[in-house]
Amino acid sequence: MTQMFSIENVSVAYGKVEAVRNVSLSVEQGQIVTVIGPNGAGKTTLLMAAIGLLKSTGRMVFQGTDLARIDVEGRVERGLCLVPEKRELFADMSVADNLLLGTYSLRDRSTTRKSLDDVFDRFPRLKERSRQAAGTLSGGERQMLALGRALMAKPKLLVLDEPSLGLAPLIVREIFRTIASLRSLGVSVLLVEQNARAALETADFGYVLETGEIIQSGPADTLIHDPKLIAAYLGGH
Ligand SMILES: Nc1ncnc2c1ncn2[C@@H]1O[C@H](COP(=O)(O)OP(=O)(O)OP(=O)(O)O)[C@@H](O)[C@H]1O
Repeated sequence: MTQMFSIENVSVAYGKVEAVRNVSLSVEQGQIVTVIGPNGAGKTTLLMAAIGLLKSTGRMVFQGTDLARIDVEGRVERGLCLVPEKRELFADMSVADNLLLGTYSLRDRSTTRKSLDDVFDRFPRLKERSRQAAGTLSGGERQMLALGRALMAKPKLLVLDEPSLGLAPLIVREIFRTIASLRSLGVSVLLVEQNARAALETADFGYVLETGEIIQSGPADTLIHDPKLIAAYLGGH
């Protein structure tokens, strides 16, 4: 397998408080990797460091390139993209215009129309609502729009922060099915989730983060049957 992204002994501190300590993980090409853990474990902090929004120590390598001197924009240009939070969409702009904004970082926009059609094929519901203002979409539709917008930039690794947050169970399933379908595009995914069950059902590999440290890792279908994790995170059944 080809390694897409690796985090090696990464620590992140807010002042004197170390929110992430010596974390190592890796994502192979086309793989969905999840980091699960309770509130305050450091999941968001780790993602922010990965995309370059927070300073960290340790090493991060993306497709063979050391990211130490590469800022957020440089990472996006190389294909390391964060899926924006649902609330970061432009509420007054149409669905189509929000999608088109996803290509702003691309140097070559000749394929924009094709990208828009691809996203509409993947999300027929967005196509039906292409002229509708993003602010009037349901929570699930907004999450799809956020995913669609990220796909417009032709990412190689998509980073997702709690895509299930605030969504009803049926919609959560739909969002995760969509995330799973990204494998067919060859896109790798780093997914941070509190909904451990949904995340492990979708992912290939998982890491458990507690108080800033990885305490366990393994294939997702092994973790999902681990009695300790079932008791702690998987609702006991
Ligand atoms: N800007 C900040 N300044 C100081 N401490 C912070 C800051 N942001 C986060 N923290 C602390 O760092 C720790 C990790 O926070 P983080 O948001 O990464 O956790 P999380 O696992 O994403 O939690 P949640 O699932 O609740 O979002 C927490 O103790 C939090 O209070």
